[in-house]
Amino acid sequence: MSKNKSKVNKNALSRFHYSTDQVIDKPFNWEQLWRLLTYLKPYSKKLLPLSIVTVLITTAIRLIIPILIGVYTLDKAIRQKDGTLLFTLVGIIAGLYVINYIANVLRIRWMNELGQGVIYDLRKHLFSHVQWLSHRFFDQRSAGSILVRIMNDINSLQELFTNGVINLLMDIILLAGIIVILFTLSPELTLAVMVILPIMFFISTSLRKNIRRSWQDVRIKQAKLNSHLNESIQGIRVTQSFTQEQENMAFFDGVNTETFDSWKTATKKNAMFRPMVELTNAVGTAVLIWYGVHLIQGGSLELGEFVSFAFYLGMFWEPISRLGQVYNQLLIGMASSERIFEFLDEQPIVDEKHDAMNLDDIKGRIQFENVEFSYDANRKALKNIDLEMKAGQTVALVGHTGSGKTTIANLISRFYDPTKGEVKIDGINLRDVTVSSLRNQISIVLQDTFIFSGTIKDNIRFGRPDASDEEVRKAAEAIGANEFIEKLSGGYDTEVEERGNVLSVGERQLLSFARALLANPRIIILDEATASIDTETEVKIQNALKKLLAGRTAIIIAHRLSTIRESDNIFVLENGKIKESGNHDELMDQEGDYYELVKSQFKMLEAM
Ligand SMILES: Nc1ncnc2c1ncn2[C@@H]1O[C@H](COP(=O)(O)OP(=O)(O)OP(=O)(O)O)[C@@H](O)[C@H]1O
Repeated sequence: MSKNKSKVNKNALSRFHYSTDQVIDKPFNWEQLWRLLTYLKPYSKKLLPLSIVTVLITTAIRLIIPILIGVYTLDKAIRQKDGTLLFTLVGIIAGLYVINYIANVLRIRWMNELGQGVIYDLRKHLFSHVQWLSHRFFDQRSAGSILVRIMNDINSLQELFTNGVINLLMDIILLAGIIVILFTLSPELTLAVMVILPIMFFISTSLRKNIRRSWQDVRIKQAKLNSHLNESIQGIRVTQSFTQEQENMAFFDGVNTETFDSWKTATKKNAMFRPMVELTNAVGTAVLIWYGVHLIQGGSLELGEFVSFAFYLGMFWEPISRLGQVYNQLLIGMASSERIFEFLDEQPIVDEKHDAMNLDDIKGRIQFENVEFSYDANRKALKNIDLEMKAGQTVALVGHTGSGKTTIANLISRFYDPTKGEVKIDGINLRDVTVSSLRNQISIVLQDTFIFSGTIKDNIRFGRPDASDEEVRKAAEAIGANEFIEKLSGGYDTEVEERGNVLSVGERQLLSFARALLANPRIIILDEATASIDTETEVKIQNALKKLLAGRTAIIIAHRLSTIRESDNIFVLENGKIKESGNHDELMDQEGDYYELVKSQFKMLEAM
């Protein structure tokens, strides 16, 4: 460990705002536990009963063996010098140990299968649910915080389902069995050794709680470290370009030190646990020997009974300790499941009507009728929008940053529903159609093309996974992307990493056009790239664009004058309102907002 950990400037951490949503110790919630246990249902026919049966077998054997050794072997067979009984007892004990061994192997295997199965189902359920949630859900959370719930929170339930639930049954039976047997063997000795109960109680409540909290703190710090690591690696290019590596290292060191310190505290407390348990056992054993011998001498206890008693007393701590552990797991599980259920209870805000119809074979006419929209209660992103985009037209949306261009595109794809008014395609209100049939008609090409891990080929057929290799190649050829693809070492089979960092901006654009063309939508929404690219690629992209847009309704959030000029219609937006509309020449003649915008924003008037 580095020696300068303590020297790290705590202020270095101030930039890094990690919003922890991990809560230490949630009150026990039966309803939530019940909901969690419903995930055991698919296993209620086979794995669950099988696990329970093996648990019962192993528990019963563990309870029987000390009696067989003490009371029967010592007090009966040996004292009465009964060789046959001794032989039979040894055989029975050996047989029971073999059965116990087999049952234990099966118990561990089945319980693990059960636990892993539940975790698999839960993670699948959560991921598939989150996938369908609306944009608003993702607007409000970082990818990291969603990741933490799908991975960490579900992982923390793993122990509970793998061991906790079934061990609970085993420990309750074991504890009850031990207490009953101890009292049967010698009520006086049982009462005497119970002096250790208050110490046991202290260890399994206060000390455990303290230790649990320390480990929860470690987990929170680790989540913070993960989150920082994620941000650091994602933003490494920016960090390097601003030469902020030292600062970043200081952040990292700070978070790392916090994690290390919390871990040190937790292990220190943890280290107290075992010795405390051993001390309790020592006290128990001392009482047992002192009082047990006294009882034997008085003739009220047999030696064999005493030996059995000692066995059971040795076993007594185990279920208590494990019950404490299960309780811990339950509390940790409560906090995690609350966060998991919060996501599962989240409903898509774009709701489908039960009688929603499919939008098939559309022409592509888009209308906004008196549309108003707010992302949040405070501000309106769109106000009284009335517009029409004719089928097959190319429409440019222009306006200053934040004027509402992307919002219009978001409403056409129904990522959000308007707060007021209606958005229609071919005269049909989008609220009346199924979301999937609508989105099947639309392709969206964003500025920042997302390239998924996989091959170039897979990326092109992302919207139409059933497309053949030939169709993929034709789409790429039509767009003019085949030239650069064929130059890649593996051609169409080249593996591209997530986000396609190995491809240039222009190449990524061409790839996204090919992807959109292959999907063959009636409507294209395009957020034109603002990044400047070389003239040759620019020409290629403009040609590709013509191919892509031909015969479709296209809505372009336009950043290039060349695109705007070629559009059939232009809507000029300002503060969520349409200020002007018409084609380029008409709008230039008006010498209004568009004229000013072109003059100021595009600074290319002289090129016209
Ligand atoms: N997810 C969101 N949650 C809350 N407010 C948002 C969200 N997205 C956009 N806004 C706000 O809505 C307004 C319109 O944003 P919009 O993205 O439509 O603008 P834009 O014209 O596309 O801008 P740009 O050209 O910079 O992309 C802005 O004030 C923006 O801050």
